[in-house]
Amino acid sequence: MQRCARLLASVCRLPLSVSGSLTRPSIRAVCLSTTAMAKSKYEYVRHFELDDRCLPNSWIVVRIDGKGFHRFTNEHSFEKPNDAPALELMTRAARDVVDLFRPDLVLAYGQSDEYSFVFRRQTTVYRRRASKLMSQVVSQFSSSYVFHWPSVMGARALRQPPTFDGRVVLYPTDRNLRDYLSWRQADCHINNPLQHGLLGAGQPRRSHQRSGTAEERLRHTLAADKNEILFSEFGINYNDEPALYRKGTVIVRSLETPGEQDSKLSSDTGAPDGSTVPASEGARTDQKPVGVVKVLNCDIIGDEFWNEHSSVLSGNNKKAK
Ligand SMILES: Nc1nc2c(ncn2[C@@H]2O[C@H](COP(=O)(O)OP(=O)(O)OP(=O)(O)O)[C@@H](O)[C@H]2O)c(=O)[nH]1
Ligand SMILES: [Mg+2]
Ligand SMILES: [Mg+2]
Repeated sequence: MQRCARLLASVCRLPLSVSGSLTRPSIRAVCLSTTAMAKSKYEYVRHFELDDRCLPNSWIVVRIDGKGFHRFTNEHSFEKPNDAPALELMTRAARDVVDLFRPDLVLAYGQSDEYSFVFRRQTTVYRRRASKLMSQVVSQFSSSYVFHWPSVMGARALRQPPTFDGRVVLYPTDRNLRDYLSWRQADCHINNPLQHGLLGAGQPRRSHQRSGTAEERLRHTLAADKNEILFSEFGINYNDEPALYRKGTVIVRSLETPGEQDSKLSSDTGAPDGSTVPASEGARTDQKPVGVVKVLNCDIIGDEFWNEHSSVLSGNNKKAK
């Protein structure tokens, strides 16, 4: 009997009493695991669930993008090329996502029908499981987009359910993360003049230049040249456009105390609100460090933003590595 107890104890890694018999808690543990085994005929299928945890010590970015928004925006008569309330609606939905994941979600950047959400490098939320993170972000964003629609879009009725796709991308260094965000902001900067040109939003200086020729040229030129063509041929001074359209929207959770620089950045908003709002305002009531959530329409390609919000990057470092 004792030999049997010793064997069981060694297989199940359970402690034995001084006399060499199984202790009461050990017996309970054996009983429980036997019961579990008895009902686990089908449990092997759990092993089909693959581990999709994101690599440790890397930035996790979840990007969502509207599905078929070219059609969706037409069907809902969005103003072209930029619809201010619609952009505000995107940001309202993004704010809910940022709030849901506080304090792990440190920054979000959005333009057009997309938003990128940056989780802090060391986050352990959902044990870093990519599918959990992505599905929760997409789900919260989509339902918030619909939830806030009536209050932001006014009389415009929502005629079909909007959907968003999502992807998870990991960036190993601060420099990679900054380059990713620069890429998205450059995309905003490049697409806007193009949209203006394609739509003929301005009045052409000479009628024949409204033809496809200028549009075709815009398609194949760099941002600076696009601006020149827009100005000389369409009469649009791109720099007069609101920062919201030129820069997109940054939502940043900042631990820095608001100072002179913050108001300087905030003033470059032209934003739906250009606001500085306590993060604790949202639906969640749990006690986590709040910081301050700021909504800005500023440049995130240069160093100024990153110097002013140095707590966003790992180790409070000022320079991206
Ligand atoms: N009129 C208008 N259209 C917008 C606005 N923001 C985004 N869009 C539209 O949304 C589209 C977004 O581009 P994509 O995401 O590449 O295209 P998509 O049609 O959503 O297609 P998939 O993302 O591949 O499903 C733009 O081409 C515009 O047509 C806006 O403020 N006003
Ligand atoms: Mg899209
Ligand atoms: Mg898009």
